[in-house]
Amino acid sequence: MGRYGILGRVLLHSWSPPIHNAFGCTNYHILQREPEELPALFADPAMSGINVTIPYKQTVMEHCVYLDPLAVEIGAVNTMVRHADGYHGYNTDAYGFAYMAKVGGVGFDGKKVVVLGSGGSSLMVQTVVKRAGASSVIVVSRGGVNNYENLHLHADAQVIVNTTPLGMYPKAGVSPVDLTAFPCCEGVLDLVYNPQKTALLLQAEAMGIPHGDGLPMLVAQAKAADELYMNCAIADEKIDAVVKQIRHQVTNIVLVGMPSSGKSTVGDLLAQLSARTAVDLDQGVEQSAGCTIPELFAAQGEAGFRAVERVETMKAGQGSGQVIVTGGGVVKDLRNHDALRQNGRVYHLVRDVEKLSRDGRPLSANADLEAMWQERAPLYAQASDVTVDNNGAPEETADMIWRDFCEYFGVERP
Ligand SMILES: Nc1ncnc2c1ncn2[C@@H]1O[C@H](COP(=O)(O)OP(=O)(O)OP(=O)(O)O)[C@@H](O)[C@H]1O
Ligand SMILES: O=C(O)C1=C[C@@H](O)[C@@H](O)[C@H](O)C1
Ligand SMILES: [Mg+2]
Repeated sequence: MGRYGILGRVLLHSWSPPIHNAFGCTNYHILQREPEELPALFADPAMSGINVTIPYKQTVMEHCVYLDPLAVEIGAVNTMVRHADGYHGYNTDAYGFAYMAKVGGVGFDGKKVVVLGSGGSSLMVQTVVKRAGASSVIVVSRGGVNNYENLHLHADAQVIVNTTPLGMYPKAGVSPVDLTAFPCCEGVLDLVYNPQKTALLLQAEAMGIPHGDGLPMLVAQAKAADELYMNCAIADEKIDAVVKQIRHQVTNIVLVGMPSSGKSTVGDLLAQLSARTAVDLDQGVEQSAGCTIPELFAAQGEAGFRAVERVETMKAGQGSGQVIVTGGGVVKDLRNHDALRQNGRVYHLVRDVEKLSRDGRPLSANADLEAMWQERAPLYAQASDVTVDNNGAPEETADMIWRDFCEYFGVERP
């Protein structure tokens, strides 16, 4: 097999190599290059094909001897295939975006579409959306005629597409727009894929609006590139399988529950089962505060503790592929629910109240644990995707969670 790769200037974040490997393109590498290094790369006879990302999608067009009409219309190339006469340039992002919209259940025909952002991916989205029959396409940008100060002019938008990096790791939790300002909105698409649920998509989910994240686009554009590289057809079903495989790898397993319900115990067992790292938010709080949790409570009260806990929750919540063990009261701050769900499947551990220990737990020490359970049970239910009984052996609980997690993503238990 020839040599392939993803070309960009800063590529620490790229998930492309494992995705292309999954489609059978196994000799696939990260090609991080400065602009002056590009001619040598294009002259390298070992290379058979190159994917291109920021900031080179326009630059590479002049290095192609043939440009596909769609790439010309969009004004960007993300896939270069080497032929006898030189590189041929294509744009498979458009296919990827159309696929993402389809699986998100969002259509454009006859719709008023607002596209947030005016960069390269915005041009691609505009092309796809117009070709799909949008009745009007409004581009919103900070310095444009349509901007974030006069969004009310487009309150009748039916579809909103975010092409800006707002909400992306490591600055997750912020949203470019508030969806309550768009009462006609019936579809929201966010090109960001890390975290999988940006603040914008979490709001769409809460409002019951059909929505989709950028991971299916990333995987679909890679599939279309591999079809060109390997000159073969790959079934669309394979895209969904690869998306699930990646979601399984990167989604956090999050444990919530009453103090002493077994989160740390089951979390450690799960970390072993799944070969993941367990991140304990209480330990994070102690490290960041430089004292134990009882000391922090004594010095700053519950509010002081919750403030540090909130920061730790935001930090861990946007990480990937971890087991996250929370403190019992994390669900009391409703903002933490989104922070844990943006990249996580959340499990609520339930253990009979009379079995809960109070040792070393400042809020449990003198508390009526039954009353605490009554107060918090609805919050745990609201924050979690699955409830798990932890009255049996903790090994069984860990096993149940790992089984559910693998089944949910349709992946065979590794
Ligand atoms: N399924 C179980 N069977 C028997 N004992 C258990 C089980 N799960 C947890 N325990 C025991 O209960 C106690 C509390 O467990 P653990 O410290 O894991 O709870 P936690 O939810 O992490 O508590 P906290 O909220 O205070 O961090 C420990 O002594 C642990 O060994
Ligand atoms: O981050 C990545 O690996 C990529 C992102 C998009 O620009 C794609 O167009 C490119 O092929 C790969
Ligand atoms: Mg614990």
